[in-house]
Amino acid sequence: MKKTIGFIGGGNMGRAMMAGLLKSGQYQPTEVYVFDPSVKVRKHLEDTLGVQPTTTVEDLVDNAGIIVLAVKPQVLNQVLAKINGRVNEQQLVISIAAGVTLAQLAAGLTGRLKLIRVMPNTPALVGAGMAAIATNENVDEQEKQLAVTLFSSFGLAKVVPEHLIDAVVGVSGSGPAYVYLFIEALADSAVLEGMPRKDAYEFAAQTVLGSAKMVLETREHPGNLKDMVCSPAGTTITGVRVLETGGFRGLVMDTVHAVAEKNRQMAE
Ligand SMILES: NC(=O)C1=CN([C@@H]2O[C@H](COP(=O)(O)OP(=O)(O)OC[C@H]3O[C@@H](n4cnc5c(N)ncnc54)[C@H](O)[C@@H]3O)[C@@H](O)[C@H]2O)C=CC1
Ligand SMILES: O=C(O)[C@@H]1CCC=N1
Repeated sequence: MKKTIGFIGGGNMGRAMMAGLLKSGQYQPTEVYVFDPSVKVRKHLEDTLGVQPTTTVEDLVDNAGIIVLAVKPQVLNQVLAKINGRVNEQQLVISIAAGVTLAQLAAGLTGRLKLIRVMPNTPALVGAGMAAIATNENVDEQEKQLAVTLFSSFGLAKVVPEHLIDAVVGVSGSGPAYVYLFIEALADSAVLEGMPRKDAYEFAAQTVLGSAKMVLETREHPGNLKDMVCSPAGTTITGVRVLETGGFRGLVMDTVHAVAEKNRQMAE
C-alpha cells in the first residue's frame, strides 16, 4: 500500500526530492508533508510545490508513512531526540545525512524500527538523480523495493552494502559540484575564446550531458568513447595531453578519495 511521505528539512536536498517526486506523478502535493523550523522555507515550499507544511515535527511524524530526515548531520541527533518514541515500527525512516550510519540512527531511535540510509544528489530536482540505498535488518524485501521505486521516480536508484555509501558520496552525492566546476571552467574557456557567456554555458553543459548519455546508453568503455573523439594528430589529443600533463585523472581520484574519507570521519 502507498504511504504518505514527510520530509523533515526542506533545504536544498529536501526540496530537490520533493520536486522530483511530484514531477514524476508518483505523489500528489496532498500526500507530501514537510517540516522545517524556518517559516519562510515552509511557506515557499507550500507556495511553489503545493506540499503540506506542518508546524511541528511531531505533526509530521504522526501524518507520514515514510519519514525522510533531510537535515544537516550536525542537527540530526537533535531531530532524532525529538521524534524518538513517536516513530512506530510500521513507518519507514529514511536518512540522507552524510556520514551518519544505520547503527548511529538505531542508537538514536528506540524500537525495532525500519531504517534506511540513502545518499541521493541534487539532480533529483530535474528527474536525473543518482541514489544509493542501504537498509537495516528490519526492512523487508518489499519495503526495500518501495525505497528503490521512490528514489527511481526522480533518477536512478540502487541498493548497495552500507560500506559503499562512502564511495557513493565521493562519486554521485558530492559529484555534481565537481561537474559544475568543470562546466564553469569549460564555459570560461569558451568566453576567453570570444563566445558570449550565455552560449558558453549551453555548449559546455550540453557536452557534459551528451557525453554522459553516450556512456549510459552505449555501455561502451569511456576510454573507447574518448578514442572515437581523438583524430590522429588532431585537436582533441592535443587537449588530452594537456589534461594528462596536469594530472587530471589523478586529481579527480584524489578528490573522490578525500570526500569518501571525510564521510568516514564524520561517522566516527
Ligand atoms: N545538498 C546535497 O547535494 C546533498 C545533501 N545530502 C544531505 O542532505 C542533508 C541536507 O542537506 P541540504 O539540503 O544540502 O542542507 P540545507 O541546509 O539546504 O537544508 C537543511 C534544512 O534543514 C532545516 N532544519 C534545520 N534544523 C532543523 C530541524 N531541527 N528540524 C527540521 N529541519 C531543520 C533548515 O532550515 C534547512 O532548510 C544533509 O544531511 C546532507 O548531508 C545528501 C546528498 C546530497
Ligand atoms: O556536502 C555535503 O556534505 C553533502 C553530502 C553530499 C553532498 N552534499
